[in-house]
Amino acid sequence: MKTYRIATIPGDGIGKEVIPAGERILEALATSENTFAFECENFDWGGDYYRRHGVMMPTDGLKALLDKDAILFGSAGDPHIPDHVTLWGLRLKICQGLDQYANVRPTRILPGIDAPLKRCAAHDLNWVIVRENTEGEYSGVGGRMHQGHPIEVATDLSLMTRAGVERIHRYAFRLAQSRPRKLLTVITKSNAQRHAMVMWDEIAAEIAKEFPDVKWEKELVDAATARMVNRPASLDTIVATNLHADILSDLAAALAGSMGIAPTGNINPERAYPSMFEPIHGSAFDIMGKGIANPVGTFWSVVMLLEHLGELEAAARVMLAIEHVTADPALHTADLGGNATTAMVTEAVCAQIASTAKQHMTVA
Ligand SMILES: NC(=O)c1ccc[n+]([C@@H]2O[C@H](COP(=O)([O-])OP(=O)(O)OC[C@H]3O[C@@H](n4cnc5c(N)ncnc54)[C@H](O)[C@@H]3O)[C@@H](O)[C@H]2O)c1
Ligand SMILES: O=C(O)[C@H](O)[C@@H](O)C(=O)O
Ligand SMILES: [K+]
Ligand SMILES: [Mn+2]
Repeated sequence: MKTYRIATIPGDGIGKEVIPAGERILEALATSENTFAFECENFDWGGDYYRRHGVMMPTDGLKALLDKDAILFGSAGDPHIPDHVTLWGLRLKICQGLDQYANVRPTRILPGIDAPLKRCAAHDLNWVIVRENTEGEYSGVGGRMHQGHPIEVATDLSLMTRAGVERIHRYAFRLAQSRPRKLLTVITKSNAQRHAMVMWDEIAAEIAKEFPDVKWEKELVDAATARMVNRPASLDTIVATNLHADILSDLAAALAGSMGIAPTGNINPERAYPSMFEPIHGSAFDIMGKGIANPVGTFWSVVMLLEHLGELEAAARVMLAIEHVTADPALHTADLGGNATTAMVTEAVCAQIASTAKQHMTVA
């Protein structure tokens, strides 16, 4: 029997609530499948670790992740520690350190979800946003000087490499090609940013030649926000820089019903390093500790993790279990207008996984 080695890193805030819920899904699945098992190792990195050790994770902590088959991550962000310290000290250290350059963010309106756009039917919104995940606005290049003086100055440089842009465009074109509509929208801001974003556009046009069956177009990021709201069905696969895609994917999640539902994979496509799966949301300071966080974003991330491991049938079964549960308004958490708790949703999805396993065995 195959045993997958999974690192779990709950991190901070509601990460500590949704990641144990995600582990419950893995356990329920392994129990019902009997063809594979998971060996989870938990890492207590994050704000509490920072208070004890002065760093979010050990300096050489990446080494402990190298032999894992995948990583399940919660959130970096603590109300008492500056956001740039928590994000850079944990999530970005892992994504950049393990060269997880393709951040893949699917969005759909799941059954039973009352999404906010009145003219948008569920089938009109089915997107995958590909976010460049290692450079651009998140290069960390810049600095501050004359701090506290009237002449204080600060810079954040957005740095793009040809290699980095080529690989993310190639990944996005390949993903678009694998989807039925074979349609890619390249998000840009090359009207205002006249160096790196112009190179971004030029490289998209070059890579497009490798994919003659993919229809592609450019869209300025500001116009893209309006198009997501007004003409959602005109979009399919979208590729954008680190910051543009970060912002567009929160909008996408909200348009599909909630920040609590959206999943992501931080992928190293060459598999030289393990990939990391997480809900796109953060620590949610306003609801942490209350047991009401929506765990669906984490569960959908577990589906992406299973797909990455090649367990496609198990992935599809977990997704069906999630959709069975979202279809029931009595199992909606507060972000969806309901009263359900994280635990109720988790137990319902686990029960559904167990019951489909029985059907599965009866049919076989
Ligand atoms: N990947 C990450 O680690 C990550 C992602 C985003 C934000 N952050 C960090 O998290 C902290 C808080 O950031 P923020 O407030 O901008 O974003 P957030 O995603 O934590 O919260 C935004 C809003 O969405 C709601 N929400 C988010 N997830 C939810 C869920 N699962 N169920 C129900 N409601 C949910 C929150 O209650 C809040 O009202 C900051 O420190 C930020 O840097 C980390
Ligand atoms: O990149 C960011 O801003 C954070 O990682 C977070 O907002 C995310 O989307 O993962
Ligand atoms: K997260
Ligand atoms: Mn974000």
